Amino acid sequence: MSPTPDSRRSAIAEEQAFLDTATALRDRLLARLADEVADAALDGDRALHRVLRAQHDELLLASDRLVFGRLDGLDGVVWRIGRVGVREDDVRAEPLVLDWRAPAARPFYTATPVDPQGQARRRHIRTEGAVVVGVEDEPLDGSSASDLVGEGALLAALDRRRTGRMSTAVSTLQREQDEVVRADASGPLIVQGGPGTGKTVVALHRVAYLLFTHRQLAERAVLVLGPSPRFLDYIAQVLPALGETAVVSATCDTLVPGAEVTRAEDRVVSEIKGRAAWQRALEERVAALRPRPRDLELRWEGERHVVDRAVVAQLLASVRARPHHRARTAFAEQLHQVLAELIAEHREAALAEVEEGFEDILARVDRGLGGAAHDGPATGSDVDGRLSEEEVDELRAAIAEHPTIARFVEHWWPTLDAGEVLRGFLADPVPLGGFLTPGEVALVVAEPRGWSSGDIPLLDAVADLLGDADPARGRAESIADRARAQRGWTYGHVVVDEAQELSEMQWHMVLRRCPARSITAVGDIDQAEASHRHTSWARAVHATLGESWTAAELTICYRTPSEVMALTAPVLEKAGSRNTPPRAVRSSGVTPWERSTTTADLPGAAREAVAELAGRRRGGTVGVVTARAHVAPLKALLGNEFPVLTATEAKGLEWDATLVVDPEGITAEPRGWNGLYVALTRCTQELGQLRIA
Ligand SMILES: Nc1ncnc2c1ncn2[C@@H]1O[C@H](COP(=O)(O)OP(=O)(O)OP(=O)(O)O)[C@@H](O)[C@H]1O
Repeated sequence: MSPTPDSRRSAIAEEQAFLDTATALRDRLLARLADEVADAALDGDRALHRVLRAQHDELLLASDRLVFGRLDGLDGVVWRIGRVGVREDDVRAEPLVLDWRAPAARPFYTATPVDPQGQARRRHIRTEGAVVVGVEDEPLDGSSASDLVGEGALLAALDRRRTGRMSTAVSTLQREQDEVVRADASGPLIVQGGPGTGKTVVALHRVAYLLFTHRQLAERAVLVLGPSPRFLDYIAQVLPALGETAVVSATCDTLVPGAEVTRAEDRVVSEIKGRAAWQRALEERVAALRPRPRDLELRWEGERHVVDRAVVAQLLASVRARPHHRARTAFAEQLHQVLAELIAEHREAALAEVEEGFEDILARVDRGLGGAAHDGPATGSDVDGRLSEEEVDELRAAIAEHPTIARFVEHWWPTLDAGEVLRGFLADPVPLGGFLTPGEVALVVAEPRGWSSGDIPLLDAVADLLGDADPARGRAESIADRARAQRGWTYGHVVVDEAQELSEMQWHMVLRRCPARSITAVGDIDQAEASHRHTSWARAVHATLGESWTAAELTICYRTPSEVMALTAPVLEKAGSRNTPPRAVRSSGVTPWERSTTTADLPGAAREAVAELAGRRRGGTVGVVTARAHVAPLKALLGNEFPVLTATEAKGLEWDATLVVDPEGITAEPRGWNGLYVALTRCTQELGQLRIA
């Protein structure tokens, strides 16, 4: 039974009254926090200042959707749900507004008539700023037939014009999405979902959920890996809008501070460089760069001391498991001790000799005195030549600080540069031949200077095997800045978007950053365009994760309208997939269209088609996706107003309308059918295709 206008009006009035109360409390809390932030700054208490500032900023951001939902329990208990929790000063008091991530808020996303989870009704509250503009009630007693949560609110959100930036979906997350958002984070979770199923939405809301639920994660920060800078820009405002700042976003290309991709790379070479076999080969290479045991001859105060080869071998073995530079530091520390003991031994021996000589003299003096007893203060036999433990320790400290000894160690076990080590390896056919065919070796060796995308994971592997020679001490203000600056930083959690594109060596790079393997990877194996040939997740991660990961799936497409999704099944089949495209949740009422043109007429036809789309989507966004060869000319033609991208570059992005230019040209590219699948599924309203006859 639909609500009467009167009941709707009174529901809106009720929610408005509540929102006013919540807003007033929020404003009071904000004012108080602002004072406390200022006091903490005056007191110079940086830790407290940081905590209070974060609380203040989170509350400040929550002006939008301060309250967006309501749960009415069967027991009469009512909860309002919002972007952040809002409660009176007394922390023991029940919150006025529940944070969407709190366990008690979960039924808002997951309760169904079959499993009402103790709830009688769910209400979606639509607001514009501080004004309630609508409510939508879902009884959980079985009288509602929709399998969507808050269908009206969801469809309204999906129909909104796209701004070119992703927005949050806290108020309309769907059941299968919520399950992924709140899934256990103790091991790798791989989420498969077709285009527009909300993988990115889920991944980002999961970050916010995990940071809220496991507060200690903020101390290690969360890494979000995306496919391109453009994509990172597209999602940039979601996490700050959810109040999260302990997050570093990057692409695999930008993960190694100081290393920059300066050249493109052939697909064949990129596939070769992505293979897991490099890891072992690089380990062997770096291990071979360790010094070999030999007698070490050192000088201390003009004396020569030799540390025996067998002792050196023992010391080397004891540090074997550590990265190259850290092993050297540990070796040097032990060497200082061994040397101190050696010097002490030499001194004892020398003193013993002096003592003997002294006794000899005394004996002669005694004889000269006619045998009179010598009872002077110190005879030679009273002098103890042994150095005390403290003296040996002082000696060791002096050795450790002495530049000559440091120079000796540096000379024998030099500091290595990861780039130089890798360059040497890539130019050396002998070790490469151990795991590549002669043809592959020739291709790798012939590569020009400069780093390509495929080199970055190799560089990262070498840098990791070497370890930091001089680990950077964090001086940066925020955890995220510190994490960003340190290659070897280990994150509390890593999220990988478009994970199907990762090579095995890139997966290694991810694992290195989260040895605890708290990883969420979202992607669509059917959109994979990378040069590796994985067609299933099991194969894609076999070499790196083995069998130890959990799978989840998203099955409903929220972006692309049903009219467009209907075109994609044959494309997917041609791409070699056995999957069916996801089910579209909505229709736009616009039939996709296509036109033909000639190469000569392409500029005019493209300009005209884009203008038409822009005209129909007034105020909305239009994107052009095309084969690589057309990108530069179309960019020159269309200027900055409309993005012109290859299918690879368009991954993860969306517009109200998409013009796909030369779909056949896209399919002719490597993995082209996958590329066309990506291109066709970027629009939220209208799709046009321009074929070249
Ligand atoms: N629960 C939701 N509420 C509101 N909007 C949603 C929801 N889920 C997804 N969307 C919207 O649907 C669109 C597609 O979502 P998203 O980009 O996360 O999908 P995706 O699976 O990552 O797609 P692709 O694989 O094509 O990159 C976005 O506009 C997103 O905001």
